[in-house]
Amino acid sequence: LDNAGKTTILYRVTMGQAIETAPTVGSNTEIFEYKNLKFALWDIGGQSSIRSQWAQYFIATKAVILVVDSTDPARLHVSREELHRICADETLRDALLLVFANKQDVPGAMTAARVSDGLALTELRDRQWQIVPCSAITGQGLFEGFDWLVTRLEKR
Ligand SMILES: Nc1nc2c(ncn2[C@@H]2O[C@H](COP(=O)(O)OP(=O)(O)OP(=O)(O)O)[C@@H](O)[C@H]2O)c(=O)[nH]1
Ligand SMILES: [Mg+2]
Repeated sequence: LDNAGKTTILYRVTMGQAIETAPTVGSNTEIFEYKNLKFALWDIGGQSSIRSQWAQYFIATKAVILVVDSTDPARLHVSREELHRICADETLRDALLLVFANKQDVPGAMTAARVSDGLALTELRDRQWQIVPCSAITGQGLFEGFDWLVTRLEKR
């Protein structure tokens, strides 16, 4: 969803620093070379009015990274609905799912277990998924998430 921290994560991993962002309308793309893999990262705006455009990006997608604002329990059910909706799309049938439970630097942020529950991740059928707590501001957890993707992608 909007305000989750996708763009902040994109530039944190590709530039190594937290930058100031504005809400994304459309997308940002960066190439990210990590552990002998070259990721083409597409960061897509999460505002409700532009969510219908997400499907344009599904073709040839190897992995979906869902970023969740762990300080926003009120909208966790919306994230769940959007996640299960995109997972039902045939184009994404073989895509890996990495969930970042972002903003862990904020006191009182939901734990990854709580986010996992709220997203009903265990209800996803035939999907390889992982959830990783992280902070785009401190950088905590981000490479752990990409490590999981690398391990899974190398097996394919
Ligand atoms: N405290 C904290 N703030 C964060 C973190 N990640 C992002 N933010 C802040 O959250 C706000 C939204 O971040 P963005 O990266 O623009 O969010 P987005 O998911 O790209 O949002 P859309 O482009 O609208 O879909 C910004 O003010 C960020 O600085 C984090 O890990 N911790
Ligand atoms: Mg953005």
